[in-house]
Amino acid sequence: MTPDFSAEALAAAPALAVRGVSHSYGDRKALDSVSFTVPQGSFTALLGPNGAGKSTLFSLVTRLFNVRDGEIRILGRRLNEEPGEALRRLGVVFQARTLDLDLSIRQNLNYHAALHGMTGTEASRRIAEILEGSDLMDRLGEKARSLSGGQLRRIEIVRAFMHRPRLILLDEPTVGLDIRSRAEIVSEVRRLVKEEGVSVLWATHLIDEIDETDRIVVLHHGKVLAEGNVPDIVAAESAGSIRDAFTRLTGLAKSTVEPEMAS
Ligand SMILES: Nc1ncnc2c1ncn2[C@@H]1O[C@H](COP(=O)(O)OP(=O)(O)OP(=O)(O)O)[C@@H](O)[C@H]1O
Repeated sequence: MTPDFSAEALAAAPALAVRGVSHSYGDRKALDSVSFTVPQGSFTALLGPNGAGKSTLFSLVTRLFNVRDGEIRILGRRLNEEPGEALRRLGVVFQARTLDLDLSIRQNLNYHAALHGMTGTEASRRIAEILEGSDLMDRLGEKARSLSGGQLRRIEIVRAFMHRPRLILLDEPTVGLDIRSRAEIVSEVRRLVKEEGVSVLWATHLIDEIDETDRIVVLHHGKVLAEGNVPDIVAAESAGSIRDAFTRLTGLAKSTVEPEMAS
């Protein structure tokens, strides 16, 4: 069938469509014919233990790696054929910290905005819009180095939202943070999803970051074991909770998806 690239079809396309994607490191298969979708306006959690293949998948969606097997589309745009159009609509928070610690917070944000063609005035307006009412609004002139780990992460999230992308990927954004910072970050991203109608793919190995209203994709050993709304997956596994459903699907102990006890 000829693909439909009309304006209507593109407007109705999922935020992210991954179809039959595989990836190997030498002989090690990290992703094995992975398919799933992130519907527009959804908060979709990519739930998988360490080594499941989450970061590999993010490297493919962001084009750090070439997609050799299968197809990825962002808002209907094929990543391999129209990389510019696809990536323009994408914002990313990688697992590793990527702010320049010797620049001020504002400089970090303005630099990213300029790369996306925004003027200084547009950038300032957008920062104020995202950080309205936040304690970080008063700290924009400070060097990034003066912020705590949780605050740095929040600024990276602001940066990912700056150019109004339609899809945002976050790769285990709360790793290493204390419980309070983790909760702040999850709720901040959920608020932005609601207010801006943006779609989010949130990679995590922590079950307590999943909400009843989320869609989830369970990834284990490079394969998608389940995809859907939380209540549907719980029911399909005849489980009492999403924790139980995850244990049944993966055969792993519950402790693999519990947060480490940071203060
Ligand atoms: N550069 C690499 N070379 C060889 N093997 C790799 C490389 N990167 C990842 N792998 C392997 O690919 C598999 C998937 O790893 P990946 O980092 O994508 O998983 P993950 O779900 O993101 O886990 P984590 O949360 O630990 O990063 C693992 O078996 C991992 O050891």
